[in-house]
Amino acid sequence: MPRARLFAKQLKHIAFAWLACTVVFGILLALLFVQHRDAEQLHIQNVAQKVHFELNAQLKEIDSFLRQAESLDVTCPKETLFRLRQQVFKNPAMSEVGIVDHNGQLLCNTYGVLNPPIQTTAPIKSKELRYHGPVISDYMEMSAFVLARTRQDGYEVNVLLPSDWLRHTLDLQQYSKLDFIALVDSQTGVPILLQGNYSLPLHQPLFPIELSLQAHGEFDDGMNKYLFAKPLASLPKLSVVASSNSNPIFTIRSTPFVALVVAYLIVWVLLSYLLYFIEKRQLSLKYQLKHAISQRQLFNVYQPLIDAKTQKIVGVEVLIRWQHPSEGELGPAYFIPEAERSGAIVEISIAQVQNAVQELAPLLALNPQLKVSFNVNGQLLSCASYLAALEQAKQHIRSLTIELTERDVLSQAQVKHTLEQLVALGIEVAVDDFGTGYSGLQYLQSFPIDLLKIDQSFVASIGLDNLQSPVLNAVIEMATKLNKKLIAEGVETAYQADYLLKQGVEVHQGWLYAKALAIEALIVMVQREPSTLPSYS
Ligand SMILES: Nc1nc2c(ncn2[C@@H]2O[C@@H]3COP(=O)(O)O[C@H]4[C@@H](O)[C@H](n5cnc6c(=O)[nH]c(N)nc65)O[C@@H]4COP(=O)(O)O[C@H]3[C@H]2O)c(=O)[nH]1
Repeated sequence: MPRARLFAKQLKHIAFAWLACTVVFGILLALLFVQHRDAEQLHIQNVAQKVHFELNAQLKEIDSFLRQAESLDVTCPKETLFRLRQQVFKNPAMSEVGIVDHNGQLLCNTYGVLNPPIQTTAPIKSKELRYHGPVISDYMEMSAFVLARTRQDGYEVNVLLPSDWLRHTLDLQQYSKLDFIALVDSQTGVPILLQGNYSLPLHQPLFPIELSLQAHGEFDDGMNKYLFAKPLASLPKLSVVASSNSNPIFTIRSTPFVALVVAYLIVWVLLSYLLYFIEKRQLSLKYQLKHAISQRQLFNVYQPLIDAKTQKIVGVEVLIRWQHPSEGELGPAYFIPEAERSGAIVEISIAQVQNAVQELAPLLALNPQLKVSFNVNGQLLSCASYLAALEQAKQHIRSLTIELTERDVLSQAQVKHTLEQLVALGIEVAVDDFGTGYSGLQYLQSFPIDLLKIDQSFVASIGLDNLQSPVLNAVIEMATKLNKKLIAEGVETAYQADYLLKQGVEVHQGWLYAKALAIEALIVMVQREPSTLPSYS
């Protein structure tokens, strides 16, 4: 092959390998990206869930106290004050507990009875747990929020929760890598508790938050971010919101990315080399085959077809072998596919037919009825020079058969016409490996087919209880009905031969009788027959 063509082929392999690798690694990269993005988002959700869980636990405990506060004496005797103080000691999240009457007068708190009471807002009617804030506690001068419940009698018991204390208890500092984590009003989004820089997504209505939600896009600080929000189970008016910058979420870390790029390059190089290697091997097989033809290294072997009743040789199938200079004798499976691909099959097959005519001449002289069968494929049937070689051979071989597979018979429209021409010349058409083609059987009637060669797999099934065993009998029955001749291939045991004979299949081919023989061995066998044939009865 010229250098320029070889180079072009190599470039084609490199380009193909590049394309294949790009597709495969593109998919891998996309999967890696999705997996990384999901993991990062899950991390943010987990942080929010953790804070949600801890806050919820705190609020539940406080709420349980507020529910018990139904029994507190609202005239604020010593016992009531004691219970209020006891609660503050027990739960350090509360810095103050107070009792407010119907008019909004704060009557007493953990510091004592207020005289005169302080005017605050009148309790609302709802009996639900509620919050308000953020407020600045007068006593402690710090930000706080208030949890409250209105009792059955209309009095309110409330608890002051300083924001800083909660922030430390929840250890919000540990989430400083996030953009922010906050406890916000579910209706308005006003933060009650905040760690980080609070910003909200643009063009995405987030509030009111009623269920868990996620959002990503541009935020009001101009950055791209991801956000997760979840209302508190015990107080849905408050929600935990966590947000992080999109960059770490949507950017794959460099280590797996670099590993992927390195793997991509390695696979690209290996694949290019593999393609080059396969091409080279094929080229070399093609070249070797050409050389073999010119050096006449290809030769015929002949496998006898036996009449099982008389034990006489009634014909031969011509098979091909390659006497390879270094590999020894090679079977057709090694080189016929390549010969078909490269077109060398035509030259090989013409030489085969001519050799057979020459080699079989002495046997044909003894027995002019000797059947001689050649393997032919669709490609050969459309080749005038091969058909001419067959026609030529027919003048020497009276009983000439060509074997086609079902696939070959059906693959080309003009096959039928060619077969009819061959039949007109007196050539017999056989279907090889019959029963394995998975095609309908209508062609048996529309094509000029005389003979069916039962595939070895059906013969091998004789005496075995497998799926193919019933098919054999059906094939035999059908051939009889359609008036087709039958040959059984791959007969290896006396039991199989006996069975086939009983079913009316008289012509056998198989190792029980003989393997494919070189012409010299075939002549010896014919001279000795039938006495030397193994007896199987
Ligand atoms: N296990 C077993 N095998 C048996 C027995 N009896 C015969 N055989 C093998 O079965 C194959 C029969 O040939 P095929 O079905 O036409 O199948 C042939 C045919 O399709 C193809 N082939 C062989 N020679 C040629 C040729 O000259 N031209 C073309 N186009 N194809 C050929 O290669 C295939 C294989 O040929 P081979 O290797 O020679 O293998 C031959 C033969 O050696 C047996 O009792 N047991």
